[in-house]
Amino acid sequence: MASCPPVLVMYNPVCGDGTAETFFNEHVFPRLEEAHIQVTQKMATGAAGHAGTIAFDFLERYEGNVTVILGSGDGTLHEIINALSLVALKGVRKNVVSSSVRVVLIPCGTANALYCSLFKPISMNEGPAYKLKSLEAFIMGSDVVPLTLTVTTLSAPPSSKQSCSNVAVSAVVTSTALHASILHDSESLRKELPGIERFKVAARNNITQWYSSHVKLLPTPSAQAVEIYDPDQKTFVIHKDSDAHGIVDVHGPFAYFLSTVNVDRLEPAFRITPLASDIVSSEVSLDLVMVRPHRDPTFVMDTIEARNAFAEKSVAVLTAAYQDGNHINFRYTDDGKMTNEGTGPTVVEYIRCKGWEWIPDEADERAHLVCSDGAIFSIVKGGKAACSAAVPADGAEFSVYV
Ligand SMILES: Nc1ncnc2c1ncn2[C@@H]1O[C@H](COP(=O)(O)OP(=O)(O)OP(=O)(O)O)[C@@H](O)[C@H]1O
Repeated sequence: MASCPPVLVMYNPVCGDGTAETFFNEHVFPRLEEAHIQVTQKMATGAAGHAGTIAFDFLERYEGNVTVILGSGDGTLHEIINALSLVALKGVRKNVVSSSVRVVLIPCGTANALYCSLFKPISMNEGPAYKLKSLEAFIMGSDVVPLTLTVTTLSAPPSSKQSCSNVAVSAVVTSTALHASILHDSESLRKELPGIERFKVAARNNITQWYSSHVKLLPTPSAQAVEIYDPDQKTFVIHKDSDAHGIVDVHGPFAYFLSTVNVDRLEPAFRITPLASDIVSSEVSLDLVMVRPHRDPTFVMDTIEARNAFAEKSVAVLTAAYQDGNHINFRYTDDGKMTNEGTGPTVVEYIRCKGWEWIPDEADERAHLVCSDGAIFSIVKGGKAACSAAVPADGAEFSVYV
């Protein structure tokens, strides 16, 4: 008789509003028992970073495709993916090139971006059945969807003595500018505001900030192009500033700079990259949303007044993202107002490409922050961050039951 594939159950007891354990005891374990699913190991994470160690140890002990039933938000999944992607496994997997990890997601975190994108919520107050959709898919033997990952390398300047670079793998979001600042600041608000409200408070505190950087957008291999969304044609077109290699140079300052893979939203209703699900990409790519205040026809000079005035436009962009992703249709009128009509410059530049390089201005400290699925990194002075979308060719492969 064939042995059962290994199943690891893991939940983060402190994620979201801290109810993962209760949810597992009341809903997940009873359902697994009812379905006669044998659990190989169950663990609660004990600290930040523990999820990666648990998954790593489990893979080194059990052969074959592994299923991880994970009760968490996006951050804990990020830890697992990073722990398995960036280190060579030993034990039973010593000479194994590729290990497949199939994840059953139980959304217990604050934002649950990946889950909400895979299982679109109908109302804001979905009941327990909504949270059990991936588990039901696993029990029914449904399909899995492979995850596209982005690999971001944070490197020091070539002249630096620091030779080692930092690498972060993201399954949801890689960002700089306002979003990275929000995630950086919101962590300290977690105790006080356990829900998504803390992101809004952190957003208000950072909304007037601009970020100085030079960006290179990198073309997808098959189209050999960086694409930009054209709201007139309602499709992606080749970026007009592409050079002979398909690379596009973009200069700041930036108010917003955020890329996603696998998701069209970062919270149940915050559809920041709506085209990820409306116009599905046929190749490995990421969706990138940028807001550059200089595109505003009324922009004259970078002053405190100009930044305060532009903050209202940034708020309008973020608010429209909550209105089914309508921010991507905004254009400027000649007098700098925002409208859904006309032929003025788009407020948001919505890009589809293979990756990007972010080279922050040395003098702009906040422009050095990078967010990878909620984890915050800092680029060293004179360095840069290079982010590229990939489906892992070797090493771990991740997929989710849907
Ligand atoms: N026992 C623990 N004690 C303290 N921190 C923990 C523990 N277990 C995991 N963590 C940390 O909790 C953090 C938050 O988890 P996670 O990101 O999954 O939830 P969230 O932030 O509430 O949701 P989301 O990422 O969807 O917004 C993770 O970064 C992880 O390092």
